[in-house]
Amino acid sequence: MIASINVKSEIGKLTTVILKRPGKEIENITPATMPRLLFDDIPYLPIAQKEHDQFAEILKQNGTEVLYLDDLAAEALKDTNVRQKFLQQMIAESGFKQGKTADALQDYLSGFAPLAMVQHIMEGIRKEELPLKNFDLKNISENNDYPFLMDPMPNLYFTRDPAASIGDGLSINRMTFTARRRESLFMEYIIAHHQRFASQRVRVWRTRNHHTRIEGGDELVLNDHILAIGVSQRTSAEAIQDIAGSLFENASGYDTVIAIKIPNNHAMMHLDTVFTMVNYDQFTVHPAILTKQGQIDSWILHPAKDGISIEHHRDLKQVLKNVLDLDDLDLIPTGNGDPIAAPREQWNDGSNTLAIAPGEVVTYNRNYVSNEILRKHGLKVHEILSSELSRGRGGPRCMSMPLVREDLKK
Ligand SMILES: NC(=O)NCCC[C@H](N)C(=O)O
Repeated sequence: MIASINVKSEIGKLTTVILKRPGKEIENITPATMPRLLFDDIPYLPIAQKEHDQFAEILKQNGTEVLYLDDLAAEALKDTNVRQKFLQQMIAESGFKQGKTADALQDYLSGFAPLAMVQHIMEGIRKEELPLKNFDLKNISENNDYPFLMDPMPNLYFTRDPAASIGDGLSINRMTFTARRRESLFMEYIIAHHQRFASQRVRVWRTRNHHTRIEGGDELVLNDHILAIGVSQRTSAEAIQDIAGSLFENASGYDTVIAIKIPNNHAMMHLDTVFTMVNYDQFTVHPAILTKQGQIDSWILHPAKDGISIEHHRDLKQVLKNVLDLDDLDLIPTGNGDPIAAPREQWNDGSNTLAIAPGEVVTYNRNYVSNEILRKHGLKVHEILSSELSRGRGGPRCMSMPLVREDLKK
């Protein structure tokens, strides 16, 4: 039987991936809601879709099976009882645990076929859609002018973040900001109820039912026993220690977690916005995260007799060489390290490459300085169009959730 999840590296040939084509949810962003919904601008949907279709096409041409999040969710929710339970939870997490509005939303959404229901929830539900005129006092008193009862989820096209495949299991993430927290509910239902996964009882290393936060953009699978996880705006040290404990205790094959502390800001929200693995011994790195001496705080976690051992390090190159058992390592600077090109291209995800095979990556075409330097370092680079997709502050790695990669030859 082919494993439904098998990700033992960042670079093994990409076999199966989950994407989400940007939909109407993008059109439901306004200048007033942009900051809260974690966008810096409003992408023009037809062009964003065209760019995204080109991304999917490049993956398919290179032998990757592309699955779409909304299709998977709809297939997982075929059973009426499962669908009702999902709706109840989604509506509760949207702010309506019980009461007239919760009931009206449940009735309204139950009337759609599964795919239309899923897509409609993703797009957001406006007040005017429900026949109900007397909403609960809570809604009337709180924000009467706001048109949405259930907010749109425009960040869904960044499928990387709500869940992350690690080995033959995954973490389903408790996300940091309210704007994204409901997103991982789709993956919870897909893993539990979609035939492709449910029949294999996929292991969940950490569920979304936690208070400490973690997002997939911070979770990098360096090989079949080592992870790097960013301590970042989106992932807390507590969550890293927690998932490390679970991986160490549950025969996951993982015995090393490198926690890397990156700056806490919107441009560098996840580790993969400043650091990605592109080959056995090559990484992209945004120079601004390192001191002039190449230093950054990192901690190596290993299983120990009394729990977990933690060692502090500062030299990133040395740490990676040691754990990966390499004589040398090529850290490729975003924007070729230029003081203007590097921050400009990092802002548009110049460090955020998606490896589709060792030494072969997908990147945004607008980051031409970074793309050229990647080629000079011997990488094969597939460029995708990026004028609209990049406005959501995520690149090709953020827009993809690998489910299966070929194992690397030892
Ligand atoms: N892994 C990533 O860096 N994902 C990009 C997420 C962008 C999205 N607008 C967010 O702020 O969460």
